[in-house]
Amino acid sequence: MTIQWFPGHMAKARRQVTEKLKFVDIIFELVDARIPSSSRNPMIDEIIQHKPRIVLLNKEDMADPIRTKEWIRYFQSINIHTIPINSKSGDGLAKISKLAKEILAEKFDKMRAKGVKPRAIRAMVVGIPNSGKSTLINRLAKKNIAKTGNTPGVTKAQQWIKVGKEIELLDTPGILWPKFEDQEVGYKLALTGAIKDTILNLQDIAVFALRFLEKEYPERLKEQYGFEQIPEEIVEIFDVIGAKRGCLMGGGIIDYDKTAEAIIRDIRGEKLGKLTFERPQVAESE
Ligand SMILES: Nc1nc2c(ncn2[C@@H]2O[C@H](COP(=O)(O)OP(=O)(O)OP(=O)(O)O)[C@@H](O)[C@H]2O)c(=O)[nH]1
Repeated sequence: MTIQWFPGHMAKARRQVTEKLKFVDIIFELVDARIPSSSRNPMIDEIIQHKPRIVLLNKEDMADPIRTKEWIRYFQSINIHTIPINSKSGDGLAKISKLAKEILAEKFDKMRAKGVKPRAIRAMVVGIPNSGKSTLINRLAKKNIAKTGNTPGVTKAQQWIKVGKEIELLDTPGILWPKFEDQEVGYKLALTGAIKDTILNLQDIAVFALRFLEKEYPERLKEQYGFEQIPEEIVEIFDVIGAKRGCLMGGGIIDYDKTAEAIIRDIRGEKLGKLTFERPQVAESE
């Protein structure tokens, strides 16, 4: 499902997250490890206020490990806790409870000191569409989806999922809108599947992708499409790839739309390896 983010929808999404905020101790902010800046909601700090949070760099299995390390260092430098995870395989997920406990130790100690009955840490997942929220929640819940039902003292029914003994997770994630900063952000969101590519021109997305690969991963581009030298003209790059992939119209003419689609499919299908589309410097200068 692709959500059209009109101002009314944004306001509603924000309201839904804000309403649930008061029920939780900590936020798990899910971002795509391939675009850790572009996949963050632009108003997230304002929305979650001072609620503790952990940024989860999801789909780390598809991201460039060197860049992931850079991103972790970057988030550390701005005092944001970060864990790279793969929600599909479960890699890294065990670290989440451990870190959440550490972050909330003081709050829970104080509660205990006041004689409040010990309880599990309450958390919720937030993230933009397709960031992997459902996959993460299902994975954390494993098979023992023991919904705890209504929480006493909470007027509105909230469904909680038990994650081990120590965490209770809201069963529905908070969906927030992605950035709409500029076209480049749009291309990155399209390449990672966060927005439908029909919103943007396929050839534009592919041109952006090729220019990016040429700059950041030229060897992989050469290897995947058999270039000895990457041609200077974008149309020549398209011609070679189109011919190689059989993206032709009648009379042997290269079909550029099909070629663009093939390029995008290759990137999404990891044919060009693990890719990260942005570096922390970009985020820092924002
Ligand atoms: N490779 C990989 N794929 C993942 C990972 N997490 C999620 N996915 C895939 O990403 C896609 C989106 O995952 P969902 O869990 O549906 O994302 P969501 O955030 O709930 O999406 P919306 O319902 O649109 O808000 C699915 O195809 C998942 O299989 C991961 O860590 N690694």
